[in-house]
Amino acid sequence: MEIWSGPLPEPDVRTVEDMLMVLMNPRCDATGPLYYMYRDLALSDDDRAILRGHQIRYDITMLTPGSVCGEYIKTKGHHHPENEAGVPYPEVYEVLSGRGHFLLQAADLTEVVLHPAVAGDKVLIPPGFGHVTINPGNDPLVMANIVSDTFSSNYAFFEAYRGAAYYETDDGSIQKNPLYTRVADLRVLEAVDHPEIGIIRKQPLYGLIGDKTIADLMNCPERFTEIWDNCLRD
Ligand SMILES: O=P(O)(O)OC[C@H]1O[C@](O)(CO)[C@@H](O)[C@@H]1O
Repeated sequence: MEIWSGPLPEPDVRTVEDMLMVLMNPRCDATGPLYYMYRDLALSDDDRAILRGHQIRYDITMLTPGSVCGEYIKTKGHHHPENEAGVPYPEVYEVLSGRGHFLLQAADLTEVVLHPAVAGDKVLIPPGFGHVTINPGNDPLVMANIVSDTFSSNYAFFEAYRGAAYYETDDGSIQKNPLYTRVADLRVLEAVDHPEIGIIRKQPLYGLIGDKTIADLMNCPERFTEIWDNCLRD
């Protein structure tokens, strides 16, 4: 992968078959790989020690362009569990190339936000928000993320509700998921910088792996209430 000059492990691959429970059309008869997840990357042994010390992981994911049974290719979608303080772990994404639509939905469904993002943009996933990334473009979407390395993602809600509250179809329209009886309208929000915690367009996410604030943000989100209160404001 051109974007990453370090060692690359074998990716985890999600196929149409893995995604059937979260597709708009559960009887979709397409097959084949949709996206590739290169997890726990480090450019050097020193960087790996830093990542371990900070209890964070750096991943790169490549979503192929196109659609599957009428829906743009997207990630399966998941929630994160709570940390010891009882606050769900957050996450931060960066678009490395291509275009992404990051759909974030509050656990109580009172907020649903779609962040369109292009190369350099960062997207914060606040504690408790389920999230799906959609590739609405004609090119592969390559994105990176930093997240705590202390938990596994939870897919139960998205599997039970057949995906997120809204689907994006390959004519560019948004369709409400009929299994969600009460849910907020979708708000489209620009992805913005958060200079107070070092999350800015011109700073690649990888450059933050040694930053204690980012490690604290990912593992102790209870210390950053102001960030979470403000990050989804219009
Ligand atoms: O787990 P899902 O919903 O398939 O999403 C995959 C994404 O989530 C991550 O596991 C990070 O939370 C990435 O490795 C990957 O981009």
